[in-house]
This record gives sequence, structure tokens and C-alpha cells, in this order.
Amino acid sequence: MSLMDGNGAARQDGRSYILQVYPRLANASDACCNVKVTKDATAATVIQDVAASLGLDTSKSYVLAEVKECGGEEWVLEATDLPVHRVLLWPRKAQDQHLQSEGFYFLLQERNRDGTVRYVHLPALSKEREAQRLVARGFLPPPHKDFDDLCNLPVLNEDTILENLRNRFRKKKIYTYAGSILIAINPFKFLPIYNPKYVKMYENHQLGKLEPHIFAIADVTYYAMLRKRINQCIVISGESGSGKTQSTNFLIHCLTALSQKGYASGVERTILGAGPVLEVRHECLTLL
Ligand SMILES: Nc1ncnc2c1ncn2[C@@H]1O[C@H](COP(=O)(O)OP(=O)(O)OP(=O)(O)O)[C@@H](O)[C@H]1O
Repeated sequence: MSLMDGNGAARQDGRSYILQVYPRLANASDACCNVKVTKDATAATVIQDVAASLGLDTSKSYVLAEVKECGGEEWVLEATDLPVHRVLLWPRKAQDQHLQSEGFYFLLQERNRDGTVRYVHLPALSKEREAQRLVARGFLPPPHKDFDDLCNLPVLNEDTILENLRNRFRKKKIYTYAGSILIAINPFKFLPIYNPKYVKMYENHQLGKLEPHIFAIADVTYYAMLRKRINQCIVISGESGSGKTQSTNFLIHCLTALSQKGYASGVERTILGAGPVLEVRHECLTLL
């Protein structure tokens, strides 16, 4: 078994593995000590090698602790435990180099005369760094990541739904799916997302493949009608001023564009022209 000092960036090679052990001792530096060991080296042997390498007082007793994720678990190894076997269960990156910042490494600590471990608290990692690590490993969604379908929210409640819609609205994304339902938030200003380029973009696309859009709804409805040869219906609901009329106009615009294949026609104008009459009739019926 040979010892190495320095950065220890060398890759593990064949049957030899480089373990980086960080001393947590009152009078030792925090620099890591690199030890080259075989796969079956025990914790006791690793401790001996590190102690010899660092010139530690061998009349004292030491333990090797495995740290898995900063601020998280810390396991004191038994003398017969096999550190390399532990390393092989770590994430790939941490196996190559046991950087403290990666959260997987070994600590060398002193054992008290009564056998207990002189426990030194790990410097508490800020919650933020810990959260970042969980995000990077896919355990948490990226902060402020917005979901274009509410069904994909990891936590589904009123707060998360509103927060998601708010986040998207701030990014000028006024449309969000809830499965095959489209939620539209009135932007009360013109957005350049209704021109013919968008009609073309959403044409014959499966719902959910592209960013949510009212044209996607028009498109699936139109193609479902052609495919199934039965009438289709889009229900638009919302409180007064939420944008129902405007949404209807966008739908009609897209449907006529799809049916006319881009040729300007009077159909859209005719249908849109009937809108106010239908609305007045609807208001009268509601009053009656
Ligand atoms: N997608 C949009 N882009 C830009 N402005 C919009 C959009 N949707 C709605 N608006 C704006 O909001 C106003 C109100 O929308 P709209 O008339 O469609 O609401 P409504 O739900 O039909 O209301 P009501 O039920 O009272 O008839 C519109 O005049 C328009 O200025």
C-alpha cells in the first residue's frame, strides 16, 4: 500500500483506489490526505495509513466516518468495514474525486478514551446549497421552474397552481394546460403570438408537444373533426372580462386559417361579424 499527498486528482486505476480522507482533528489542517488502497482494504488499515501519512500521534485512537451529502448522514465505519466498497456506491462524480463540495467523502476523527467518537459538527451547509444539489440530482424541481401543464406539478394545491400561473404570466406565458384544458390569463395588452406563423407552427401537432396556445386547441379540434367526421365543441368559460370573446375570435381566426389553408377569405369576417349579435342574444336569454 502506498501513500500519496497533494490534490489526488489521479483516477482510480485497476485494483487500486485513491481515497481522499479529510482530518477533523483539533491540531491538523483541513487539507485532505490521499491514500492509495486496494478494494478490500479495511477502515482500520486506511486509518493507519492516514495517521502515518499525517504523522499523527499513534497512541491515540481514530475512526473513519463516511459522509454522504453535506449536512446529512455521517456514518462511523467499523474497523472491518471496507471503505472502497462504500465509495463504489457513491455517485460517479464523487467516486472519482471525493470533494467535500460534492457531499461524499471520508473524515478522520479522534475516538475518546471511553470509545465514543469526538464528534465534530460538520459546518452547516446553507439550505440553498443543499437544495441546489437536490435539484441537480433531480430530487427537486428547479426553483421558479414553471410547468406548462398543471398536471405535472410535483405538489398540487391552490398555492402551487397560482404560483405556477403567476410565474408563467410574468414571463408573458398567458396559456397553461391542465391536461387537455387550456387556462388563459388575460394579459390586457397585445402579445405578438397570434400571427399566421403561429397558426402554421401549431398545425397538426399533438396537444402538449409545443408551448400551450389557443391555436393548439383550435388545431386539435379541427383535425379531430376531420378525422372522426363528427362535430366538435370547445367550451369557453370565465368571468366577465376574462377574455372569452377575445379567445373565441382567436379560435375562429385559427380555424378559418386552417380550413382556408392561408388564403384570405370572407369566412372569418362573416363569423366574427355574427359574434356581437350572438352575444346580445345570449345576454337577452340570460336576462329572461
Ligand atoms: N389574449 C388577449 N390578448 C390581449 N388582450 C386580451 C386578451 N384577452 C382579453 N383581452 C383584453 O381583455 C378585454 C376583455 O376581454 P373579453 O371581452 O374577451 O372578455 P369577456 O370574457 O368576453 O367578457 P364578457 O364576459 O364581459 O363579455 C378585451 O377587450 C381585450 O382588451
